[in-house]
Amino acid sequence: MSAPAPLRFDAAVPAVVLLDQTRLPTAEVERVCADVPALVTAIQQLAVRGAPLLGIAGGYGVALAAARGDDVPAAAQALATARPTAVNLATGVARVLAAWADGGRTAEAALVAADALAADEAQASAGMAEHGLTLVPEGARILTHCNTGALAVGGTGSAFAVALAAHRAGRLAHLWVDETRPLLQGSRLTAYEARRHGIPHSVLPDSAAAALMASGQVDLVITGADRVAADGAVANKVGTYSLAVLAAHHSVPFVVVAPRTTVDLGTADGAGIPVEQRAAEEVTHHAGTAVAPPGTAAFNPAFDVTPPDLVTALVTEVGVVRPVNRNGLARVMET
Ligand SMILES: CSC[C@@H](O)[C@@H](O)C(=O)COP(=O)(O)O
Repeated sequence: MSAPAPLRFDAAVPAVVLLDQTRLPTAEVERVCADVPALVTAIQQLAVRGAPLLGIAGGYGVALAAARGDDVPAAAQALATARPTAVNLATGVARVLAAWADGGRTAEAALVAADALAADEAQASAGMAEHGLTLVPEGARILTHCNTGALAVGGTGSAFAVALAAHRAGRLAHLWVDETRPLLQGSRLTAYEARRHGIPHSVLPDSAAAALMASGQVDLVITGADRVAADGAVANKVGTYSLAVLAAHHSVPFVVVAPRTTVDLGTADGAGIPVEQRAAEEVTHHAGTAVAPPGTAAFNPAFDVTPPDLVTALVTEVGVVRPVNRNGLARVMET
């Protein structure tokens, strides 16, 4: 059983209606965003998140502004800059804004474009699952990080879609789910999705991945991406780089799964990717309770950047890039 839809546009209100991911897994609660400021806040609080889904949310945000008769370019600007790292947010907003401008500045033109973007991401998810499955050995024990399922991507996800395809093909022995400190997208969201799909899985503290790999219980690491630079450097949820280093040390393939909408040829390399820094409270507090002395400073980047030489392969909806380098990336973007 798949999870409830992560997002829908309700034209009657009008509103973007989210499945509030901050409440999962304990409650499935809808959050109604009836204007763009409410949607921007929801994005910043991670009620809706994950690179491709942020693009879709941003696109529907533009459609919402158009339906309300708001200042659409100003709304688009607020949406595009709500979070900096996932390139899909800005490009999804830009795509729908352009369609609105070219389509006579009508609410309908914006909504049609937002629907098309959502449909394209769902189709890309199916392509990633198909191509990614070719890299999964029989009886695979897969380790993943953060959340890359329908809640983050649309369709059945990116990296998670590959694990799900492997499960459906009878090829997945076990899915290891990093809890993903500090906001626990792995244990709260990936475990929730794995459970609903009947995938055998266990959560582990991020810091246990080294011991797990050393014990020979990981055949493949697969993660998603928030932005892939032109040289193949991958920005993804913080902790991904550690996994890539560990995978190299233990000779385990490290595979990134992302749609082409996450590839940003306009960013030359990993150093050019803006990494979101988030509030210290996400680290110094847990569920509202202090877990560090008052006033303790924190280092809390939401993402890290994995250099391309640590990425065994990049799976996109049109094929697998291997080795991951500028030429391979350029080729897949021309396909
Ligand atoms: C499918 S996006 C890639 C994910 O692995 C991950 O980095 C992600 O979900 C984004 O983080 P988040 O901060 O939850 O928006």
